[in-house]
Formats: sequence, C-alpha cells, structure tokens
Amino acid sequence: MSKGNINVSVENIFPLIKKFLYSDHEIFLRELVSNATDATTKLKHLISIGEAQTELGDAKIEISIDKKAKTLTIKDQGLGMTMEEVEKYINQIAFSGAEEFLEKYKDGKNDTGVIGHFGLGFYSAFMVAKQVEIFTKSYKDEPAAHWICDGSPEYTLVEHDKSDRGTEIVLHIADDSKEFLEEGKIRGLLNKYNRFNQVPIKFGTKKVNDPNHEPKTITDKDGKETTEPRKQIEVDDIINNTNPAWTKKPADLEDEDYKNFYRELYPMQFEESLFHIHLNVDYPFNLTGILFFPKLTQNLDMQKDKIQLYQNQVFVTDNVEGIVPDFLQMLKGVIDSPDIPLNVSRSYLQADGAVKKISGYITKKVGDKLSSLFKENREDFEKKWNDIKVIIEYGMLSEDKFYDKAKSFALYPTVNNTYFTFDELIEKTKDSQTDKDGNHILLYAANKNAQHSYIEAAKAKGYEVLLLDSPIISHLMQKLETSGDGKVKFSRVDADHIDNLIKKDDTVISKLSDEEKEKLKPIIEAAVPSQTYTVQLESLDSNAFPFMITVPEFMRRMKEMSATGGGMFGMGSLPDMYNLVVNTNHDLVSNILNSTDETEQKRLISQAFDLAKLSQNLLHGEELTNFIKRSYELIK
Ligand SMILES: Nc1ncnc2c1ncn2[C@@H]1O[C@H](COP(=O)(O)OP(=O)(O)OP(=O)(O)O)[C@@H](O)[C@H]1O
Repeated sequence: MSKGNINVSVENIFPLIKKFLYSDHEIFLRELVSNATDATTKLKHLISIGEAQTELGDAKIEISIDKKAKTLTIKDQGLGMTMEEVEKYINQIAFSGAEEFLEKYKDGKNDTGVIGHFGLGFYSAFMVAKQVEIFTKSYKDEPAAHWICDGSPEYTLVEHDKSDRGTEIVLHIADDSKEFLEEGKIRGLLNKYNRFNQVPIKFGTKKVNDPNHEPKTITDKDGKETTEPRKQIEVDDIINNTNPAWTKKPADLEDEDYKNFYRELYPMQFEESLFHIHLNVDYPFNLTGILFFPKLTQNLDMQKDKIQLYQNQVFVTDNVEGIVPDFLQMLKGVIDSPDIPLNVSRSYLQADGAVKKISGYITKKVGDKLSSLFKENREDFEKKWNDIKVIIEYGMLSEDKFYDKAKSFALYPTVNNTYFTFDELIEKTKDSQTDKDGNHILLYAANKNAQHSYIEAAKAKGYEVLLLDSPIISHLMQKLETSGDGKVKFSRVDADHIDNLIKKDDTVISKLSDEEKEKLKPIIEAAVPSQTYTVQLESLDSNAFPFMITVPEFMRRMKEMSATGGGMFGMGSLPDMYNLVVNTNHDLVSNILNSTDETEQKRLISQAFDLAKLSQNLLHGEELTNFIKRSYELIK
C-alpha cells in the first residue's frame, strides 16, 4: 500500500474545481466516457500492431448507478493501468491538466462560456463526487490497482484482486449533486454528449422480442385461432450509434441513408431536408461532417435544431459561431474535427488560422454543391429556390467569394414564375427595358396582390416584372447595382408611373396648357394632405389612370435597408411619403379642371384620390367608410 500527497501547489484544488465549473458540472461524464473510449481504442491499436497479447472481444463501456450506495460507475474494457501508471497518469499527469486549468481560470475573468469545452479530464469527477475510486487492471501481466481519493490532496494506492482487464471509476456522489444518481439525468447526458461515441456504451438493459422465438398459433375446438405472446429477452441497452453516417464514405451512402441520419439527429423534426452536403477533408486540417439545407419553417421550435460540433464523435457544442460562416448557421447537421481548438476563447477562435480555413472550406463546399445542383437539375433547383433563397442571398451579401460563385446560380423569379439567372435576365430585358439615357431598368414587385395594377401596367408594355420578396433583397439589389457598370438599376413597379420608370423618347403631348396646369395644381393640392403627398402633374397616356400613388425607389429602399440593418442613417424613422401622380391627359382630370361647381369638383378629386389609395392598399377606417358611402351615392 502506498499513501501519498498529490503534488499540489494550491492548498485544496477540488473545491476550486467545483466553484469554477459551477454551471458545467455535467461535463464530468463526457470526460470520463472519453477516457474510457480512449483506453479502448488505444488497446485496439496495441492489439493490431502486436503489442498487446489479448482479445478485445466486444469491448464496451458500462455506466451504472447504485442508488443505495450513492455511486455512479464508469467501467471500460480498455488497456487499464498498472500501479506505476496510476502513479504517473493519475497522480501526476491528470493533475497537471487540472492545475493548468485552474491557472487559466482562477481569476474568473476568462470567457466562462468556454469552460465546458476545456478538457479538464479525470479530475472533473470531483465536481460531483466527494470520493473517487479507481479499480484498474492493465492488459500487461501485472497486479490490479485500487486508488482512492476523497477530494483532498491525499490519496491511497493499493494492490487489488480485480482480475478482468480494464478500468472502473466509482464516483461517490456528493450530497449536492444527487441528480447524477437519477437514471433520467444520466441517460439525458449520454444522449447529449455520447450518442455517436466510437465505443458502445451500455446503460442498463432493455426488453426486446426474442428473434429466435416464432410465436405458435393454436386453433381450439371451435376453430378459433389464438397466437401465443412473443417471448421477450433482456439485452444490453446500448445507447449509442458507433458508426454515424458522417464517418462513412459518401460513395457508400444512398440518399435514404442521409435522410435516416437527419431523422436520427433531429428526432423531433418531421420535415425532411432539401439536400445535404457531405464534408470530408484531411488536409490542411481534418474535418468530416454532413450539412443539411432545411426547409424553412415558421415553427420556431424547429429552428432551434442547430449544427452540432463534435470532436472525434463526442458532442462539444451546438454553438458553431466563428467556425461556420454566419450565413450558413441556418443549416443543420454535424461537423466533426479533432483540429478545432476547444479550450480557447471565442475571440481567439475567430482569429485562429485553422478555423478561418475551415470556415472558408465550408463556404466553398456549399457553393460547389449548389452550383452542381443547379447545373444537374435546374427544374428541381427552381422548386427549392423559395426555401433556400434567404441563405444564398445572405451569403452573397456577406462573403465576396460566395457572391462570385452564386452569381451564376442565384435566381430571380418573375411574377409569372419564370426563373432567370442575373445574366439571363440582363440578356432578356436589355433591349426592351433600357431607357433613353441608356439605363437598364429591372422592374420588380414585392407583393403580387398589393401591386397588381402596377404589375399589369408594366406587363402591358411587354416588360418583365420580378417577384422579389426576401427581407434582405434591397441590400442585394444595391450590391448588384454597384458591382456592375452602374447602368443596371432596380425599380419597384409602383415607384412611379411606368412611362417614367423606363422613359423612352416618345413624349406624349400634353392636352393641358401650362396655364391650365398652373390652375389645376392648387385645386388638387387643397384636397390632399400636403405633409404626406406631393402632387406631381404628368402628361401620360390618356388610357393610364388619372390618379396614381407612387413611392420613389430611393426613399423606399433606404427605409427598407434601415429596417434590416444598413441603408442611410436615420432613414428608417422617416414618416411615409408618397407622390400623387396626376395624369393631365385623362378626361377626368379635364373635367375636374373645367367643373364650375366647387362641391362637384371636390367630390371628383376625393373619389379619384381614394381609388388611387385603394390600389396601393392605403384606404382604411373612416376614409374607407366615406368612400363606400360616396360610391353608393354615385350609382343611385
Ligand atoms: N479509463 C482509463 N483507462 C486507462 N487510462 C486512463 C483512464 N482514464 C484516465 N487514464 C489515464 O490518465 C491520464 C489522464 O487522464 P485525463 O482525463 O486527466 O487527461 P487526458 O485524457 O490525458 O486529457 P484530457 O484533458 O483531454 O482529458 C490519461 O491520459 C490516461 O493515461
């Protein structure tokens, strides 16, 4: 027997460990299971190179709770330790890990969010246990060892008669950590951290139907058939899948396998994913994983499913900020890399070269995949566009490399459901939609119903009208406009009368003289609220509407951009301002001007103004009621 003092510079390290890791106590289990996994895979390796003369068998890790004894036990069939190894690895090396940890975090100033990711190792057991025992027998022909430590720097190490190979860690759970004696709690933790662990983990047993038992059907004397119940047998409850899809080669997987994996990863998600991207790189860093493009859903609970980060099949976090580019954080799936430094702060992570490369690699892979989906089956890509557009548009805005790639597959659908790429759109509209000054105007609507009359007016001229309705589209239009030759401009169909949006040379002759116009303007201005509407007299086609409400493109776009972050400072809070375009060539406008009855004149203006508001969905409440009353009067 040997008694000793762990080489401690801090008087009592354990209360400190407990204190610093307050919110992350649960990681002790992940740490101990990881050690058990390492011990098993190391032994497998030693056997394979002929270093260990033993059989691995179906080595598994067993977790068990003894409520009476208040213990939680983690048992493996790995390589085990000799007395000297316990002395070396547990008393010296494991301790140095714990000490290093304390050095880093003892002033409490460090980013607490990363503490859970720090490999504190074996000593994290003392976050929940008042005493820890190790029973271990090495694969080497040496006596087993029994180590006991009660959380003070003192330990005892004695020989033991354990005869089976491997290590058993027994945690005597502290009174303030009794939750770790609950089956549900432990099962929950195993599921969170270890459901794809490399070595099978047994947690209790479960009953299943006996596959070797065929239930007999007996026919009684009345001819009634009864089948005997199925025989059940008790088997180990293995909680993990040791071979998840992302660890396999893409060539060995069918579409169905990816679908099944998505379901396995997010059992509460009923919607299937749109497509997947299998990541697999081993230089200049190691990274495997599968990313899924989800169907966007309104259900916020579903949006909670995030990309999960693993390190050698052990769950680390679902906060992948800094590792996965922002615009891809709406994706789902798994990435697994032994190369991501986890024991550092987030800001350090973002500056880390390897991490930057990983982020760049993921962006490239996603771009390549989208590009090949577009090329291979454009029809299908168009069908999925609505679900993926926000991610792609966001990516085009935030990553220049992605923008360059995505320009060839980002789509611009028209109100008639034709999908153009940007180049196709330019080609299709360059002759018809270029104005007299050489500006190439791309028309769009944000809502087919609300802007119906404007869309119709543009279509009547033979123009293409896009339907662009994502929340960040105004930013993308801005970028597309500024990255070309400056001649291409987007304009919403209701930004002005269509003849003004794309001004051609053929000017329409004005029916009204300048004097008549001067007389008309104040009459109309007197009838509409001047703080919201600017009256604009235009000589338009006599068939165009007499009154029309428009919102100048620049004004509206800046307001929209402010609402989604960007645009010009302060524009978001400006009140809504509109133009009231009055078509001086329309007969109704002549009638208004020539009317000698002032009441009649006012009534005509109000009616026409209300109709214009109605077509912009701006007529509500009392104004709408008055409009309806007035309209009935007219048809009486
Ligand atoms: N179940 C086990 N079987 C065999 N050896 C073990 C076992 N658990 C721990 N050890 C030994 O004790 C050492 C220290 O363990 P500890 O968990 O503190 O650190 P680590 O696993 O080396 O690193 P990390 O900080 O990543 O956990 C291990 O390197 C290993 O040699």
